[in-house]
Amino acid sequence: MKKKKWGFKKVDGGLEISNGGEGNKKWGIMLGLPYIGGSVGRYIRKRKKDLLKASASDPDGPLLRLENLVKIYDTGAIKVLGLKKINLTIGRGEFVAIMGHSGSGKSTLMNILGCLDRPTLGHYYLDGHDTASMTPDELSDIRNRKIGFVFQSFNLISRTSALKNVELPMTYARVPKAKRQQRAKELLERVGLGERLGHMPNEMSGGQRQRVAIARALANQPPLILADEPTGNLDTASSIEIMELFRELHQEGATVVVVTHEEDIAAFADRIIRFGDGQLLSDTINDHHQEEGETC
Ligand SMILES: Nc1ncnc2c1ncn2[C@@H]1O[C@H](COP(=O)(O)OP(=O)(O)OP(=O)(O)O)[C@@H](O)[C@H]1O
Repeated sequence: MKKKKWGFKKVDGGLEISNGGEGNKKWGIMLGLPYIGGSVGRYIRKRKKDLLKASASDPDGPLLRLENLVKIYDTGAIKVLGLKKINLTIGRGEFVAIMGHSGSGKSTLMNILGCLDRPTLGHYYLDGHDTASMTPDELSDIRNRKIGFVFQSFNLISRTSALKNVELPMTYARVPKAKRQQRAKELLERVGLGERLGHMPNEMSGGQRQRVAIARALANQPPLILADEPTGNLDTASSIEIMELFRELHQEGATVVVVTHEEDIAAFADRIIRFGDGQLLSDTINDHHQEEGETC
């Protein structure tokens, strides 16, 4: 009969005590908890995810914090500096426009703020979580929970009603059917589309489609709304309506960050941050009252 071998093995995040591997069973202590099961890796990944979810974000801390953030694109032959040592803090409830000419680093910044990419050097803290050390799975998890995206091209699902489009993120988040239908309806009413719940994207104007996209971005109540050229495909009247909607959402407490190259669009925000050649050039408070020519 084969003799059982007992042993200790260091594993990521803890110690595994093996009884010699009868079947797939192993037991041990990991991350401070007793563990029995087959897949150590799966357990640790799940535990890390739970810890990430449970780790309290500091409600008094900033929502976004970039610390000495550098992004380098390594194209093999040459290295391109996309962002150069950016330090930036955006608080909860702010309405911020990010501006810059072509090639200034706006998309690079958006990709990092949206957890689609990680900094090469430095840190990006989203709601207190350092994204620099996250795995792609962890990035996607934090992205789904913390960010609602609004894109220039709306990105709605065609041949799917406005209601179903808004329900979709809640379906992924496993919100029960009745609850997600009710919330999608309320959100569409909130953006002024209560009469168009059953309309398909191709039965709506550009401005209405963008309203659906904004309702969808709000579906899982993310702390951050990130909008990338949200008025880029809209006429002037619809652009104004959309920016006014963002302003209302901000007044209701949402944190809204809009990337744009249009001064008129940026003027809706309370704070305007300008980029040039991968660097932060200016960061100014937008005094709406002064612009409107009001006097005390
Ligand atoms: N994948 C990449 N590989 C190499 N260099 C890149 C890559 N993406 C961006 N860059 C470079 O990084 C710098 C910043 O580009 P980025 O796309 O962030 O600018 P942008 O302000 O968004 O421009 P646009 O308004 O034209 O979209 C530019 O010099 C660009 O050439």
